[in-house]
Amino acid sequence: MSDKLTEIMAWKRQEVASLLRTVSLDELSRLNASLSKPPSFAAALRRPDGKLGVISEIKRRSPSAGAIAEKIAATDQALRYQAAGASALSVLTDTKFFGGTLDDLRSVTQLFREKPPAVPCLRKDFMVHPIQVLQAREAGASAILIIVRALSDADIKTLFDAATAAGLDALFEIHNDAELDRSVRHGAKIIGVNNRDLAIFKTDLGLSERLIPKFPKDVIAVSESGIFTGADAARVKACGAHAILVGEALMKSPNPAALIAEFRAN
Ligand SMILES: O=P(O)(O)OC[C@@H](O)[C@@H](O)c1c[nH]c2ccccc12
Repeated sequence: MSDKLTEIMAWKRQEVASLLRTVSLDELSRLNASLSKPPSFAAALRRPDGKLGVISEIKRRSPSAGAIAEKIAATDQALRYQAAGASALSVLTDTKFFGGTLDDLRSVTQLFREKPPAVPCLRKDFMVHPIQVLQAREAGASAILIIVRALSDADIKTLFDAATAAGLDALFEIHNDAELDRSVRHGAKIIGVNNRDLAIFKTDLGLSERLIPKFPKDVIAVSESGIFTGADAARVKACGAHAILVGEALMKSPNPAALIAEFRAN
């Protein structure tokens, strides 16, 4: 069976190749100091009332689901999520596989600056080089994604250091014990279990149930993918998730506010 993640990563390295130049930590720190501070992604995920944080994703299509909401404007969906009380947004910026753009992220963060509250945004993409971290910061993101399975330890360190220098949080995405150990060794503060195996596209909430109880106490735990109902949310909350990351269900819902309320009902 072909591994989709390997295919995506190969494409991503090709896509980014034309942009490549050295991006130093110093350049990222200077950029960070020159821009207004983005709202904290990490802080938004731990709710004082103990309810689940909901990271609401803007995703037009995906290799696993096909077309989800191809025509939707990122800003329209962002306003719905903001009104619904989403804790944070996840904005897909990969074009080839997910139909998103960096402009989606830029326009959403710009809109939130004009129309508060500014909900923190994750740049959801396949990060391979600090230039993408720089782009994320310039586009107003609060956090980047680090897919542990797809990266060497050297690449993870480079990306995490780049994010930190740029004033961004990093969501470490894992799907097994070895990746959890690697994330902890790198000092990850936010770790998400992807319930979807990106190689074969099956989702299993049991993965969150097996891995989240093993997280160190001070780590913010996120359960990602395959969450559709209040019962799904209750299941991952029961095993210790602070937040969930939901794409398809919210993109397809005629009433995202009601669905987010359902996720938080328990
Ligand atoms: O649409 P879902 O099943 O609610 O999943 C959302 C999110 O977890 C998923 O889009 C995702 C998780 N990790 C990723 C990495 C890249 C792209 C997409 C993803």
